[in-house]
Amino acid sequence: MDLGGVVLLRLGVLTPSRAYVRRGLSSCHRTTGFDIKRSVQKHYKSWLSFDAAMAAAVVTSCTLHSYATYRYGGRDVMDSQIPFACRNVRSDATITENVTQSLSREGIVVLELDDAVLNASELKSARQDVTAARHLLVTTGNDSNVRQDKVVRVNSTVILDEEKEGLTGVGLMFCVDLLRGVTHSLLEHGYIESHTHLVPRHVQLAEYGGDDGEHYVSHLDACLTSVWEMGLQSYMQSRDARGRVLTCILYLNPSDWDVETSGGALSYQHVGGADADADASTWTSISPRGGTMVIFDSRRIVHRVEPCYSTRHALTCWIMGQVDDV
Ligand SMILES: O=C(O)CCC(=O)C(=O)O
Ligand SMILES: [Fe+2]
Repeated sequence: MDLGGVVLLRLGVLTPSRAYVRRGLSSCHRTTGFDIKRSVQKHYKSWLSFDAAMAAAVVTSCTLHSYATYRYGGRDVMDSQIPFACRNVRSDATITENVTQSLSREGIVVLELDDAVLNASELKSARQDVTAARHLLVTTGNDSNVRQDKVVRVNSTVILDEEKEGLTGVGLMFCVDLLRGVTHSLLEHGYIESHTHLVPRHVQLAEYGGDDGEHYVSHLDACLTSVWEMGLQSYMQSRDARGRVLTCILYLNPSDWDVETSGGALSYQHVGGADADADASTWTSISPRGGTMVIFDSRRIVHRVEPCYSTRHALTCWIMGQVDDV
């Protein structure tokens, strides 16, 4: 729910005014997809009056929102699931104990062609779906000097873009489910770098056009800056990024992607490493070949997308969770 929605709901409780409550509830529905009023009325219709249902809805939504903001800092939490609910056979087959240990030790792990994350026909089918979904891609709200990709949020049944909706194909759905299953597989093998995880229903499909050296400058996926340093407005805007603990990327490019000619490598180093201007040798590069999966600690791995000279597609799932700071 956006800040305006929370304020309206809270004003509604205090006044109480049906207009405030209605606007707050519809804002909540728009931003989280959760229709509180409808679900309260549906379940308690027989004995609750409209006002009582409204009051219950307001209290529930304020509590959920405050909890989500406090606990995970993000809107995505309202539309998430526990890892167990997202378990996936292919994730379980590819995320082994060794993979989990490498991730814990290095903060990043790469699964390539030999690890059989996707076979050739699965990659082909996902790529066809990506082509069909390209008209839904939109530029992000970020500064265009920072990143030049276009994105759309997809889940395993629909592609969402504020205005337009369309069905995804089975190829893309398979990849979404695979990415969403990773957390459960890691936990099964004892991953403990973070805990109390939640898996968003939506993952991001991103396209770097490849015409003009499109890239993404070096950054951390988790936002670790305090409200005092960044100001209230930026803090609220960064809420999705504040709860991130793991980044899981699946590349949907041709399996013979060549970084020499197409660029587009994912380069990374650990937090505290040399900065972006330093010698390139302090950065490690990963080729975004189709079927390659990269999992990394969103709070520890600084990364960037090198300029792209061919169209480049990546599907990314950000897992939310808690970290015990020492
Ligand atoms: O596509 C990639 O390799 C990484 C993209 C990225 O860093 C991001 O979207 O945050
Ligand atoms: Fe990133």
